[in-house]
Amino acid sequence: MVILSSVIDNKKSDDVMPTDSTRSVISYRRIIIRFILVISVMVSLNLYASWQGDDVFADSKDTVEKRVRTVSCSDDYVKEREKFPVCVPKWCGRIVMDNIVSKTEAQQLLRMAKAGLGLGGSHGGASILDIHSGALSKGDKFVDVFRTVKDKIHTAIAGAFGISKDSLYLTSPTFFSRMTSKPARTIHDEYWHIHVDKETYGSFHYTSLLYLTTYNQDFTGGRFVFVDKGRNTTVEPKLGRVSFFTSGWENPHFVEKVRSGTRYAITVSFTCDPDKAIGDPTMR
Ligand SMILES: O=C(O)CCC(=O)C(=O)O
Ligand SMILES: [Fe+2]
Repeated sequence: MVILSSVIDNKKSDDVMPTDSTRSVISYRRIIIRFILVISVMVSLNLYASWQGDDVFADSKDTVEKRVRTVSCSDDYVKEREKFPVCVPKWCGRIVMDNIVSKTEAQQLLRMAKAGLGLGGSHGGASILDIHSGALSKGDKFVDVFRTVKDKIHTAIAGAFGISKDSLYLTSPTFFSRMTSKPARTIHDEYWHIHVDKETYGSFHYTSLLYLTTYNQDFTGGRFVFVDKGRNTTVEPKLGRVSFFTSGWENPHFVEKVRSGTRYAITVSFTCDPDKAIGDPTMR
């Protein structure tokens, strides 16, 4: 009886005064609970962001006169501002315009892209054809149509960014692209990686894309995505749509994998550096 009461007494005193080991178990539990809470909040925020989806900057069902999104410029241009003062972007951003290239011009370029890329191209999901390639420059109307379209884009970029057209030059690579859902054979087929054009291509200051096919009509997947903090921004390709942006770290981007159909586009690139300028394609 005495022994039992002393055991009970011991138990009571344990409850009131936690030992070092129970204290460390309690604080360990607290840490785990807090950790689980933090993880749950993070997972919920992520789920909320993915439920909200991307911010669709230009829907393929809409006709966009001119849509502008400003982003703050990366440090990429600081040094170059002295070298090319009238051309390097004073502000950075993205612009989509659906009415500068006519449907007929876009369709003519699409026919040429199909003919040119039909001659060869990769066995994987992505093929490109440089504008100086013999496959494109042989006769027909390619040279004229390309020059007209390039000139319209050149004017639009200079106008939108408030720079002199004479200080901005076409640069390389400027190319037609064809993307499909075929599995990649080489690293060059993997168009879906995030990249920065100024890093990837070196000479670019302004990148423009002319789309020759329409999202959800000619292909699925294959949207253009700007990688932004929090929520990405997408541009849905559409025949004749021109999307252009400053080429630095303020505009990292990728193309979603094409799920079905074939996506055609032209990347038309511009530089401030006269040493990196290329001429228009010529008839051979
Ligand atoms: O075709 C596109 O939408 C983008 C292609 C691209 O990112 C590039 O040519 O650098
Ligand atoms: Fe790019």
